[in-house]
Amino acid sequence: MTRVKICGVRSAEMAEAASAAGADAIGFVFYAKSSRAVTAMEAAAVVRETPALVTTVGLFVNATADEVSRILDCCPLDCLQFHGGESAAFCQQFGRPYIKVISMRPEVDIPAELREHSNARAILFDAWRADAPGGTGDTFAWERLPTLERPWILAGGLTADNVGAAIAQLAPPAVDVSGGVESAPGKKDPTRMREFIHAVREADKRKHEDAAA
Ligand SMILES: O=C(O)c1ccccc1N[C@@H]1O[C@H](COP(=O)(O)O)[C@@H](O)[C@H]1O
Repeated sequence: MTRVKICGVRSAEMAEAASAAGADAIGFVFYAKSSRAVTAMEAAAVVRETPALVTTVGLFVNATADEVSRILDCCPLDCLQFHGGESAAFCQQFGRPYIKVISMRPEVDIPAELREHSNARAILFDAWRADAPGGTGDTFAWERLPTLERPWILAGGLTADNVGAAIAQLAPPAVDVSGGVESAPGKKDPTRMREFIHAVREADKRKHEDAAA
């Protein structure tokens, strides 16, 4: 079954709606320039209310080690997602599993990134844009993805309309969505979250049926 992470959760209501829709993980954006940014205290209040089996992920973009540590001091996140140019040594110092993002800029050296982050719990592939580090709603050319024998996550412009094709073509172990389940910047929409996860489950079912045929 394809796992689903809903990123950019800002309130207990959004977390509850994501969990009710069937999300496996929810993400909190600790990047001040984002319309989805939360403070450590805001995220901590949501994490306290999050059902035990939903993984909580903190997203950082080239934060300092002090900033990450201060957030972890008050917010018991399960996992960290590094969406900038962080080194493996930086990502590993917090004693939490981490997801490293590879932004698919034209000249990115994917094998080098994979080697550097060999200890990452998962690698997340996202679209690249010069003026924003992520969460842009842009897709990228999926044929650029490498074949991987380790956990990875597909992100970048996913919606209920294209996630089924992504699963059929690429069979990602997990998908991550933010803008595709919002009604306005920073506002997660319960109906869109349900539609997205329904599309994922339908694609999983088709894959299962095809494999059995
Ligand atoms: O969500 C943000 O605002 C954000 C800001 C900075 C870096 C990453 C961000 N979000 C991540 O971007 C991808 C794709 O988002 P979208 O579905 O295309 O809107 C996803 O991994 C978010 O976690």
